[in-house]
Amino acid sequence: MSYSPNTPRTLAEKVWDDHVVVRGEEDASGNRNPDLIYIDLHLVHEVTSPQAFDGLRLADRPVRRPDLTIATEDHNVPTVDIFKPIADEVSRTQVETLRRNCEEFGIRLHPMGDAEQGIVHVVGPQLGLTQPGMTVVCGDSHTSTHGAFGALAMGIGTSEVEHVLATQTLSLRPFRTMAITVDGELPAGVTSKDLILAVIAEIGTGGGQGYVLEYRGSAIEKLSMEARMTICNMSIEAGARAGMIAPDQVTYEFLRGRPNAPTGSEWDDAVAYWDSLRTDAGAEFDAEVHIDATKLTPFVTWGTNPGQGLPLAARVPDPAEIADENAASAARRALEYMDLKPGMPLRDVKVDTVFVGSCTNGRIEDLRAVADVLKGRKVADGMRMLIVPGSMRVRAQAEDEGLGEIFTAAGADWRQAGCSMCLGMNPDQLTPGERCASTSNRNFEGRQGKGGRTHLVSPAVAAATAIRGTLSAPADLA
Ligand SMILES: CC(C)[C@H](C(=O)O)[C@@H](O)C(=O)O
Ligand code: SF4
Repeated sequence: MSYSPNTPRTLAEKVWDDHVVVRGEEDASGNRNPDLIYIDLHLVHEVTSPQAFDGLRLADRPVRRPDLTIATEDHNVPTVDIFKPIADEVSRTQVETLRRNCEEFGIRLHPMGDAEQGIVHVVGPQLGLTQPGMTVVCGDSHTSTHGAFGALAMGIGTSEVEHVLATQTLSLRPFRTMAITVDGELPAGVTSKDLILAVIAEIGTGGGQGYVLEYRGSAIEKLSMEARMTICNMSIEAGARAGMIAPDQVTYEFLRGRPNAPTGSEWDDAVAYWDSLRTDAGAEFDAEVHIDATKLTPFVTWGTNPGQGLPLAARVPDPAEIADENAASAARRALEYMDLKPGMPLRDVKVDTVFVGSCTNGRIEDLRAVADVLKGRKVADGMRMLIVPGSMRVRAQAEDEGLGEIFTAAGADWRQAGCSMCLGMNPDQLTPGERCASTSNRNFEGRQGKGGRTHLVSPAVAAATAIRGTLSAPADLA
């Protein structure tokens, strides 16, 4: 990446440059040492923070900027009885530890039962805390979500969480930049989830390694903030450090009036700065990928990593026809775990459970898309459908809009906010062999419960699947 403000720079380089506290020196062999970067927003949840706070306590240090730090409870939250104490001891201990730590170190916390509680990556944007040009970190890989605002947002490990708590800075190695340009109009019924699944299938789960991805092009510009967040959220599933989208009017309209957004002349100054963050004409990316949006269709995964995906209209792939030996053996293993036979139409795959939620697709627009499909219909016999809002505010809005009623009338289970079935850290889990169409972001073995089988899908596909009982798009419904 470049360091001269006079040469054309990418969005990511501009945000980085504006946050360098100490520039890393070059060592004798020409390798650059990490830069020390200032952090504007530190999000905290109960899973990756306990040891970080322990470290501070041992060193007798305070949190440097409690005002730039905010915590919420999400991973361990039971999505029924959210107003009661957690029954599971491990989960309860994690949540209680977070509460004690926030109290002791003076950090704002949104606990279970609070109107602003929810998944950390839903809460930040909804409160207007996530803003263009910021550096945002959290001890959580899907922090990349916040890049949708033109923020440089990265997941960090627990020792880095401690470093940020103590100093509000982070030592970071420079990254490479990749442009993912998506031009043309997405066909009707094709969503940003389909787009990002197609991107990951194209570049692979390691394709983004070492890069910050910038999604650009006419298809991206037309997307809502919710849709942009879905895309940036899954950048990490391509192995990337972060994903970003340049801020524009859509971003500003989303932010305007939110509790922590600037107001008055500060808003105007902020917009002027945010406008300057776009990648300069002539800036060079280290890598470029082009996607034709007009060719995309609803996309589903058939395997056990997010890159093992295909159009819904395709058939389960035959490992014997995959040229690359590593990919072929990964496919064989995945098909065995998923209990799928090569050549079977993906539309015939029978599903037991549908999960709508997570920081990928648990926002209001996702719930509206699901309600559009469920309205006036019933979920298939024997089908279990969980609809879990990403935050309590999303839930309240969905209730106001009458979506909750539609969900319940269709036979779905309409829950309180949390990570829920996205991962097996709370009571919402798959049983061994159970097959799930899920709007979340990871389909790893056992991710949603031991032995559970996950197909990643968009909210629209999830809803249609709940009605038909097999992997389906809304267009398949009579
Ligand atoms: C528990 C947490 C550390 C983890 C992450 O980093 O992403 C989780 O949120 C996930 O999605 O797997
Ligand atoms: S919803 Fe899933 S991906 Fe997002 S933070 Fe929670 S566990 Fe991680």
